[in-house]
Amino acid sequence: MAREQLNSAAYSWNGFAERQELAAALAGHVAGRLTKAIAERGTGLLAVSGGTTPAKFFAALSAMPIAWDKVIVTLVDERFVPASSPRSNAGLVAANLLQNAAKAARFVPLYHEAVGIEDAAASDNAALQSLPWPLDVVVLGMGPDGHTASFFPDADDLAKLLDPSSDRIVLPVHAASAGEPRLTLSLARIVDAGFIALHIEGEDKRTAFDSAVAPGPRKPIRAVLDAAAKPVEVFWAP
Ligand SMILES: O=C(O)[C@H](O)[C@@H](O)[C@H](O)[C@H](O)COP(=O)(O)O
Repeated sequence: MAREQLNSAAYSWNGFAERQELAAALAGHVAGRLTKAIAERGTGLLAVSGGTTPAKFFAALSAMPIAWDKVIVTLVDERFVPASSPRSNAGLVAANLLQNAAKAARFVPLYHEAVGIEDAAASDNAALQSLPWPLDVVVLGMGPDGHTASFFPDADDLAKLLDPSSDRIVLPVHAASAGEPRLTLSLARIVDAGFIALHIEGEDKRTAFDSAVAPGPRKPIRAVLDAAAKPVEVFWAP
């Protein structure tokens, strides 16, 4: 397995020659962390991202033989659309992750009908309090602009989204570049996770990541790297 290991204080780089190799390796790491969490505290709390990258990883993870009935899956972020929408991350997770062995997991969505995104975020924030925080595993994606979760560089109130001391779980996001309004976990909840993976694929994403960790204007993914208590595990394939 072709693998490139680069490290810095804030991240550990795991490079793979093939996307399928990455999917299998990341699924193995996540399954191992969830199993450890279940052994230690009786449950595993996992948050995953949406978008076009995770499908192969979701399929590989869904088949992992772990105690899925003790796993709670939620989302890092969600577009303000119903699960029936092709834009829905809940729909993506239902179709690709909550199948096979992982069908036994409990899924906690972020979207539900509400008057507006602020109301949805407030009721999510209350509803998700009862989850067994902190996250055991969070799997992030990243856009070419260096956004992760729904921390878009042009988001209103970006500082609030990125506040590492926030007590919020879910926050509303308005950002012109996001398409529709979003619901996102706060950075504070993400960086508390026991294992933080960043799953990116393609040369454009590698270039964007290299740019984000170089000196210069701080991009949202850099805020996560800087605030994380442990190195973020970056999984990349061309
Ligand atoms: O709702 C979303 O879109 C994600 O949570 C978002 O943060 C995603 O991870 C990046 O935008 C990368 O998306 P791609 O995988 O489509 O490049």
